[in-house]
Amino acid sequence: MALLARQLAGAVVGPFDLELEAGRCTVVTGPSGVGKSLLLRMLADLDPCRGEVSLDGCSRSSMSGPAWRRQVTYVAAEPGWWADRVRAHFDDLEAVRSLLPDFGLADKLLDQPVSQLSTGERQRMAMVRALVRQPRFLLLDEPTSALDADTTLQVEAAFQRLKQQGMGLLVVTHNEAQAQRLHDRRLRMTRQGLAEEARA
Ligand SMILES: Nc1ncnc2c1ncn2[C@@H]1O[C@H](COP(=O)(O)OP(=O)(O)OP(=O)(O)O)[C@@H](O)[C@H]1O
Repeated sequence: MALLARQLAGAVVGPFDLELEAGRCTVVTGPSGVGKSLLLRMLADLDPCRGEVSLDGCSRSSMSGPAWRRQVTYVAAEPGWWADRVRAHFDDLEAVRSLLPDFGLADKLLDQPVSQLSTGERQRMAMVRALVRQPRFLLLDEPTSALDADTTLQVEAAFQRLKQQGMGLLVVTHNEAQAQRLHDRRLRMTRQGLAEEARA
């Protein structure tokens, strides 16, 4: 299973060529403002773009945006919420409860208003929200930017388990130690484009 992007370009970034594989983690680093978030958003069909994107040979243009995003899911560093209560964002509460411990989240948070969650709890709950829909590729934008060191490691362990289950991960991070821990493959984004970085 592979997610392929060819000549993917937006108004201000690209073109990028990229291939993501199932069960592997690709880490993208690069200076602030260079276009990393835009790359993830274009892959998830959230920002207008040109180029070809396909999943296992099936073109993105052959399916609806929501159908595509179910399989290729973007999680923002500062995710949006559309209801007051956490539990209103979930259909299958049993599936959610089974995921919460992996992310160090307590069941009781489901009964709280989103506004009462800490920034780090919201960040982790957004990952759970994405995972209950069982995407094939998860595009994570600075996924632990609001977390302490121990919780960061806990979340990274969850990423490793997801990989073992066959999920493909694309992680954008400014945390060099995290990039070292997580990557199977590393790419660096500059104004000139995306370039492979050798595994250290
Ligand atoms: N929808 C948009 N239309 C036009 N320009 C945009 C849009 N979204 C972001 N930009 C601009 O594109 C550039 C890249 O933004 P992006 O958020 O992808 O950077 P980034 O590499 O993720 O940065 P950071 O590491 O600071 O999060 C920025 O200059 C930003 O202002």
